[in-house]
Amino acid sequence: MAESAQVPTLVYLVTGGCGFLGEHIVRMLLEREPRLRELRVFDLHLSPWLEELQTGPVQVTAIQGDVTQAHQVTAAVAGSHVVIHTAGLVDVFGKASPKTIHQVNVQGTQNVIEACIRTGTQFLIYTSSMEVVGPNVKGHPFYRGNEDTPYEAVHRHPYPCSKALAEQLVLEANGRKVNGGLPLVTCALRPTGIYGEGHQIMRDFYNQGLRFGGRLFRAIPASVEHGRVYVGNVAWMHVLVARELEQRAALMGGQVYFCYDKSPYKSYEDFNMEFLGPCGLRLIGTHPLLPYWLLVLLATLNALLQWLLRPLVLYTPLLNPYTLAMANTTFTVSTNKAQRHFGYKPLFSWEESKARTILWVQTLEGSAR
Ligand SMILES: NC(=O)C1=CN([C@@H]2O[C@H](COP(=O)(O)OP(=O)(O)OC[C@H]3O[C@@H](n4cnc5c(N)ncnc54)[C@H](O)[C@@H]3O)[C@@H](O)[C@H]2O)C=CC1
Ligand SMILES: C[C@H](CCCC(C)(C)O)[C@H]1CC[C@H]2[C@@H]3[C@H](O)CC4=CC(=O)CC[C@]4(C)[C@H]3CC[C@]12C
Repeated sequence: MAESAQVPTLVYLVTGGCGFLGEHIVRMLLEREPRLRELRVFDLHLSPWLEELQTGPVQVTAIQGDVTQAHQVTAAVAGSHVVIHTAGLVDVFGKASPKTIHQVNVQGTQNVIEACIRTGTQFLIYTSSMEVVGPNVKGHPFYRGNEDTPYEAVHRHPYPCSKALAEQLVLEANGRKVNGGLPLVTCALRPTGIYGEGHQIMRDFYNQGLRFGGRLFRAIPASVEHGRVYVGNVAWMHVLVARELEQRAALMGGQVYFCYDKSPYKSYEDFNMEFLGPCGLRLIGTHPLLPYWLLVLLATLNALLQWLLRPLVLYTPLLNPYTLAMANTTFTVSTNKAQRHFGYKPLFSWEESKARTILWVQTLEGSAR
């Protein structure tokens, strides 16, 4: 990568740059990558906030496009030094068909890889997911695991299957020759459950709580721990990897890194209450209010209803067999691989991450504060 202390020279492309995580990556790059000359933001749907970024020193180029369309991807990648591929279809509720999820997450990623090869772009960072590891279909716990912890990663749901396949494509592409003869350098970041400003599922829980008169009802035992990470720290890890990948290609190329920070290990519901509690919601019950077998029955009924109603209406409740299994299985990471390989330290402390997320929840419609 050409580098100069004075003149910014680098061109970055962020796919999915208008999504929840993508927006944080875009803003973080503009704040913390002084070598940036142009930032290309590629997304199926462009957001209005991109307009306000056009006034700074970096040229921000908004590109409306679809990762499943190879020619659109190639045109966007051509001339960029680094690609951060964050675009993806995040669907565990049955909103999209398995085929569409595969097309976007797997074929889309293949298109990004081939575009790098064809156009001579050497550095590719892929936003993978903890879901490529687990929880698996057997509900085995993964307790404080790291990138080398043995775990039977077996999935059936289209989303984790697609993320696992896409990650494999990215890692296998490391070392392939790009146009011009240099080797492609790739790596994959695996966030656990991301939270923070803009998190749609947090918004859904908040609205659900408001509908029930400020109450949420405990469904999962408090002892089931679920890994979470603040969106600002996930974005920061992407920025750091992009910065360090050239110098440390031999060490980082073809590697996977969990995205982690100092967010506390808690159950999914107790963790959400760290933000929803200060915004006026209460979690009712110290133990689950319904027995687990009944939740399984309700989740199965929801899946059946979704299937029956599909010709008429899209029924996509939060509770289905997959989300129940996810929420009910301990999955936490404890690692320092990113710190050892490229000096990652969380940019935001837990206290800051929490304060920022609470401030955001307070701006949501219906908030009493
Ligand atoms: N939200 C989470 O907890 C986690 C997310 N991830 C991964 O992080 C990435 C970003 O996820 P989020 O920001 O949460 O999702 P999001 O849905 O907010 O963002 C995804 C973005 O990709 C764009 N996109 C979707 N299909 C596209 C297509 N065909 N062509 C171009 N753009 C397309 C969407 O318009 C959206 O802006 C995804 O790859 C996801 O798998 C990984 C771990 C956890
Ligand atoms: C929606 C689930 C919680 C509902 C529990 C209920 C119905 C009993 O109240 C969420 C529990 C775990 C979440 C997933 C997890 O954080 C890991 C993820 C990683 C990703 O790459 C995408 C998002 C997600 C699948 C996330 C989705 C919501 C949960 C299933």
